[in-house]
Parts: sequence; structure tokens; C-alpha cells
Amino acid sequence: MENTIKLENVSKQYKQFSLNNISFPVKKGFVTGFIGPNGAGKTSTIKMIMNLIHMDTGRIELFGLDHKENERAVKERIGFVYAENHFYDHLTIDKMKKIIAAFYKDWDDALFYETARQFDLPLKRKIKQLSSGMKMKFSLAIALAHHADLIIMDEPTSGLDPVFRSEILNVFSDIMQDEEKTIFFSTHITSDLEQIADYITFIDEGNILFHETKDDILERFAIVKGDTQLLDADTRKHLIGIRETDFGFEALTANRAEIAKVFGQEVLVEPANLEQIMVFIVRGEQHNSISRRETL
Ligand SMILES: Nc1ncnc2c1ncn2[C@@H]1O[C@H](COP(=O)(O)OP(=O)(O)OP(=O)(O)O)[C@@H](O)[C@H]1O
Repeated sequence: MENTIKLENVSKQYKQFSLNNISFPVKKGFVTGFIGPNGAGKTSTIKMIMNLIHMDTGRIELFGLDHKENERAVKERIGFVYAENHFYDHLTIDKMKKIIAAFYKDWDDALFYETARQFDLPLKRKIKQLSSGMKMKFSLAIALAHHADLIIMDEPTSGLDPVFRSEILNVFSDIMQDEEKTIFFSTHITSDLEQIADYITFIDEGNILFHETKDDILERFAIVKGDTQLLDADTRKHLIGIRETDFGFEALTANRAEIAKVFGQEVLVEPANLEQIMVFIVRGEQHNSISRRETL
């Protein structure tokens, strides 16, 4: 399977934060969701992919090409949707579109207007008068109009109401009908991923904890519930983010199959959704002496 994006041992050191030799692929023809708690390093990673900030070490390939050596060529093929406004506020959508269109060889004006109509974009309205959802749709209309093969988005659905979000997710599904297209986006909204992601890349504190298909993740992880008396130094090693109450314990396992071997029939094993997986893993790190990466 072809990789549209490939990160190899990418690192970046800030004063109080570092991205630590991160490596993962983004598969062509699929939607990959990039999740992790606040400050995990999602935006920094995306900015490095887009060559907006420099990495200290490592290599990033886009469409099989080094992303810096071939920056112009690869950017022609990318639609970048980003929360920080990169438009001129005082221009109307239509005028801004004209400026942007000039940068792309493969610009399709008819497709832009068709998408703008579909999105109800007010062409004569100034950028500064647009809601964040409209700006987001405008960015997507641009990405579609220059026939981007790869769409990269940093939290595209945050701040959007549920109706708008569902509309945008439908647009993503439409885009993915074309098997040549790839979507990579960061989000906190795990239910969006449950709906449309094929792969999930999980980052925390500058480390990639896993990169797998969504189906494998939902298969592998599970919630375990049982009596606190079952917890000892050995059994705890198999659990992540244990929460103990008067009624018993609740924890996450990263290896559902192993739980029966450890606890027999004495615990309840239930499916875990992505939100629970994220919450338990992050809590696990705060309270556990065992490194999260070892447990996963
Ligand atoms: N230019 C910078 N200088 C110093 N530290 C920075 C800089 N940019 C980001 N950081 C730090 O790097 C860490 C990761 O930030 P980043 O924005 O990549 O996280 P994120 O996963 O996108 O978070 P969020 O979900 O809150 O948007 C944070 O602790 C942030 O303060």
C-alpha cells in the first residue's frame, strides 16, 4: 500500500516540549485521524509536514518525495485547512479566491463555484465577516478546486455545531469516493473519527503511542471491570488508567485476548470507544509508574 505521507524519526525540541523521533505513515486512499490530548504535539507535527516550522532531525516524504526539496511540487497537490486564518480579512471570498487560484496550475474555477454553491458560501461577503465554519468550507472548496490529492486539516471540526460538523463529514466521505485522495486530520472529537477514520495515529507528550486501523484498535482495546481484590502488582501490569471506587475497579486493556488469561471469568470485559481509550491512556500516565508505551 502506498504512503502519501511518511515521517521518519522526526524530532523537534522546544524549551519545555519535544517531539521525540516520531515515525508513522499516512496511507493513500484512506482517512487518518490524528488524536491526542491538548499540547500533545499535533499542530507542531502538522506544521512540520507543511514545512512551516523546521524539524531538528528526521525526514518527511510527501507523495514519495522529500517535502523540502520538492516543496512547490508537493504543495500543488495538498489542500491545507488550518484554523489560523491565512486569508486577507478585508477581501471578499470571490476576490480572495482569484488571488489563491493564481498559485495553482491545476485550478478548476467551475468546480470552485459548484462547491461554493453546494456549501452556500456567500461569495460577496468579506472574509472577516465569515464564521469559522464558513472559513473552513471556503478552505475546503479551494482544496477541491485545485484537485488536491491530499487534504491536511488541523482540527477542522472544532468549534462547529453538530449540523455543520455532520455536513463537513459528509463532504469528506464524498471526497473519499475518489480512491486517489487521502485525508489526514487532527481532532479532539473522537466521534468524528468513529464515523470516518480508517486509521488512527495517537500522539501524547510528543510520542506516537500507536498507529493502527480503527477496527484493530476497537478490537484490541477494551474496558475491564471487576472487584478491587483482584488487583495486585501482577494484574495491575495488564491494566491502563485504573480507577478504583468502593464498587470495584474499572480500567483499560490494550490486549483484550490476554485478559481472560489473567483474570479468568472474574471480570467484565466491555468494548471501549475511542474517547474512553484516550481518557484511560492519558489518566494511566498520570497515575502509573509503568510507562504508557510499555503497556501499549
Ligand atoms: N513556537 C513554540 N515555542 C515553544 N513551545 C511551543 C511552540 N509551539 C508549540 N509549543 C509547545 O509545544 C507543545 C505542543 O503544542 P502543539 O500545538 O503541537 O500541541 P497540540 O497537540 O496541537 O495541542 P492542542 O490540541 O491543544 O492544539 C505545547 O506544549 C506548546 O506549548
